[in-house]
Amino acid sequence: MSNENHIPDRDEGIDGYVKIDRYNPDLIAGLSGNYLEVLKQIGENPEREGLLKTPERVAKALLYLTQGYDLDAKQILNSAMFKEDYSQMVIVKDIEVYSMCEHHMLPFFGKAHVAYIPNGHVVGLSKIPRVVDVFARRLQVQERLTNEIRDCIQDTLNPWGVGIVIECRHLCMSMRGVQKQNSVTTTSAFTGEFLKEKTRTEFLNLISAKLG
Ligand SMILES: Nc1nc2c(ncn2[C@@H]2O[C@H](COP(=O)(O)OP(=O)(O)OP(=O)(O)O)[C@@H](O)[C@H]2O)c(=O)[nH]1
Ligand SMILES: [Zn+2]
Repeated sequence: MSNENHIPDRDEGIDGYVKIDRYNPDLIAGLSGNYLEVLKQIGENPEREGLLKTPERVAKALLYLTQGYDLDAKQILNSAMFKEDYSQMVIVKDIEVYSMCEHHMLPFFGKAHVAYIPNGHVVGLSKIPRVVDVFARRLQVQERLTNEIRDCIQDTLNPWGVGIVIECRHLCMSMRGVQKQNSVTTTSAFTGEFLKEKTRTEFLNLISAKLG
């Protein structure tokens, strides 16, 4: 297949889960046409060599970055839930987050820390970062992203509680606008046992601890 006509296949998305329809040629052609106009309107010459394929590249990139709309986070969790008699806190920390703010469509990125206390079932560990990606790969605000991850895990796994902390830098606050280069936004969301100070403190201590 020539590179020019290459349409990303499912393995180029959140691996194994992206519906191929997201990259259908009509959609890519429509978006590319719009980006061609954008190039003209910002004062560029879309015919110069370096920009010839840019509208299509941007179209594919945007579809990639918003692939979460096509994915079902609850289905992902349900696909790997196992009965297990373990009722201590499970934490997956330092999960990379890449999302886009819904106000400026500029990236915000950082880390998510996700914990739950199992109530008869555990979930395959990899499914937790996948759930983070499903909600991050959409236009978002950090607060809603945090709550959506919490609610999905609580509703699907029915654990004794869920704790989420997300720390991100927003490019709309650094490369434009208020232009603050070092500010980091922290959001959190809790259910059940994590609403109790003792559990929440244990979680916060464990995510601040360094390995080794
Ligand atoms: N609460 C919240 N606000 C966000 C997030 N991402 C971006 N924003 C803010 O959304 C707000 C939009 O404000 P507006 O005044 O409508 O937009 P603006 O004129 O571009 O604002 P400035 O960024 O201050 O220049 C800004 O304050 C952004 O910092 C987010 O994840 N959560
Ligand atoms: Zn923004």
